Amino acid sequence: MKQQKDNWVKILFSFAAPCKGKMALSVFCAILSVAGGFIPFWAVYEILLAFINQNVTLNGILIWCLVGAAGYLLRVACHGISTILAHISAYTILEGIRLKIADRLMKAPLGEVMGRRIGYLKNIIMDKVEDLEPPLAHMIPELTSNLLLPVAIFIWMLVIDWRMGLAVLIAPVLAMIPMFFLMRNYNSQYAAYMEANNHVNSIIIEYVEGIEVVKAFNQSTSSYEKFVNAVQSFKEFTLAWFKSTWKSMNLMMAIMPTTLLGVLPVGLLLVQNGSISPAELAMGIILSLSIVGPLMKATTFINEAKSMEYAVEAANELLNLPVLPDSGKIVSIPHNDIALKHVTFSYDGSEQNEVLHDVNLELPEGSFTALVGPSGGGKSTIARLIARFWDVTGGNITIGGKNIKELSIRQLSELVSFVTQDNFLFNCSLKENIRLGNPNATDEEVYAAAKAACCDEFIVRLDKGYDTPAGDAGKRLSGGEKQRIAIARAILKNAPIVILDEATAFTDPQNEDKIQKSIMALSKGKTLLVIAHRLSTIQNADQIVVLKKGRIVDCGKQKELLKRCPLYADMWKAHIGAKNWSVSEKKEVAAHV
Ligand SMILES: Nc1ncnc2c1ncn2[C@@H]1O[C@H](COP(=O)(O)OP(=O)(O)OP(=O)(O)O)[C@@H](O)[C@H]1O
Repeated sequence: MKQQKDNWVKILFSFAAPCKGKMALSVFCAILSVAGGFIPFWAVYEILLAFINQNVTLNGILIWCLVGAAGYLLRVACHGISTILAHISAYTILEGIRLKIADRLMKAPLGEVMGRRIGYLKNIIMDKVEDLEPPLAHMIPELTSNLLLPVAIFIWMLVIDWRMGLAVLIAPVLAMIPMFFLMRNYNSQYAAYMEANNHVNSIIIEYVEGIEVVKAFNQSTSSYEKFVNAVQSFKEFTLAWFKSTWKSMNLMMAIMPTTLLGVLPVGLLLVQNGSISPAELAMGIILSLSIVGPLMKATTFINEAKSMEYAVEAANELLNLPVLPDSGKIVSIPHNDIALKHVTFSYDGSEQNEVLHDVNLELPEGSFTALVGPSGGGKSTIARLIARFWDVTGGNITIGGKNIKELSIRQLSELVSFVTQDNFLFNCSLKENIRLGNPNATDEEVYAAAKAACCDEFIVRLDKGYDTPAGDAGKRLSGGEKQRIAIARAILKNAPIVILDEATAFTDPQNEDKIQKSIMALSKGKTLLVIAHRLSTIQNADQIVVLKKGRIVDCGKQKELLKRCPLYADMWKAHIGAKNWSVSEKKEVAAHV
């Protein structure tokens, strides 16, 4: 972390590498613009000189006016070009960072991504990266001119007379004293500000994301209070910081523009003793006044540099996520048997947090395996490890006898269809959502998959049918309907291995039949692994694996398990009890209607 902090400028330069040429040109134009900005001063000086020496002519004045105007135009044009180039570079860099982050999120183990809140990721990818735009787009042209201009003026003043040169420094040097007090705690205060900012952000995101739960559990008052407290304490923090700095800040702002207080008396003395001419004094006064604006602006970049540092570090954190090693090889797979051999796994890599212990399991090609067991036993973990969302900590997983790590991630993802209960629908039409399973599928193939997954009937009822945007449809689709769209997607993908993680979670008795039908369509002739709490949906499995606390307790057909595995028998009794209760309750309700 420390190393990242030290190197944020280096990291920024690495981000900017693709725009090196444009950035260099932008700086060059900014320098030209500064140089052009001096020409009007020079023209004024020459006109003053002519007046003082009493050799002023109309032509002479006109020429110097034209020279001054040309210099001014050069300054404006170069500044414009520099700003345009800086903006193009800034947005190209931002685009590059966002694409790199998206690429890294895709290559990182899923756990690394899912372990971070959506709000946090969005904040970095959109807001923090966007924070880089103003400094990148403005700092290059403006900071260059705002730093270069005072330096050049100082040199010019030294050339007029070294004492005048030093006199112009008096105000900026005095302004450094309150600035020193201002900057003493700046780093720690800024860090505290960012922490307060992140805190209030996370509370706001939590409030908005959890608004359904808040309303359902009547927590609106306490959640709202938490929200209000966070916003208020952020306001209090920023105001307190502002109050602690305003004296030094105002003192600095008051001293900085007083360059004339040094230049005027020194200049007058120098004119008096004949060291400089009155025209040179006049020039010195103009120059010393023109130094003020750029210096004041340069100080505002201190804040921007700090926000840039935080933005670079945040973006860099995501860019440094570990990458799931990808062999990139297409390996010949003789069959689609899956085998887990002595698999151990812990999410954080530590032994004490191991969630799977020495798991051995075989899923022959074309067979139907069900994983059951108490909550937290490791069922989903096994499913995710087969799809290689994470790598096993110990042992190995093979498909067709080949370690899944030997396969390219693309090949593995083509081999495995993974359907979970979180059926995410992208914000495109339902047809395109299904087509995600196979981007080359024709419309007819999409409709056939939808029919097989029993979703055709409810999709055609929607106003725009298959062209209904998922965003609009999503609000009107039940959990079971979204589930069937996900199954249609997987049918279209037609992968030889199918994993269903709680895919029947949204099933009600009316829906169960349809889901079962769609699952049958999906899994015909496939190696099928199903995780289900509803045991009736897996009672015909070729093998039911009972998992408890990360260990396989038993494995067999339903009948065998009912006889010999008390844990399974209890689960079955509980399930049948719940099912009967639900049916009898419905009958009772019907009788009363
Ligand atoms: N992303 C994660 N990071 C850390 N620990 C996790 C993560 N996901 C799951 N776990 C832990 O791993 C263990 C196994 O979880 P898993 O979800 O595999 O169980 P499960 O049998 O599928 O449970 P359920 O039936 O409730 O879905 C649990 O103790 C859980 O807290």
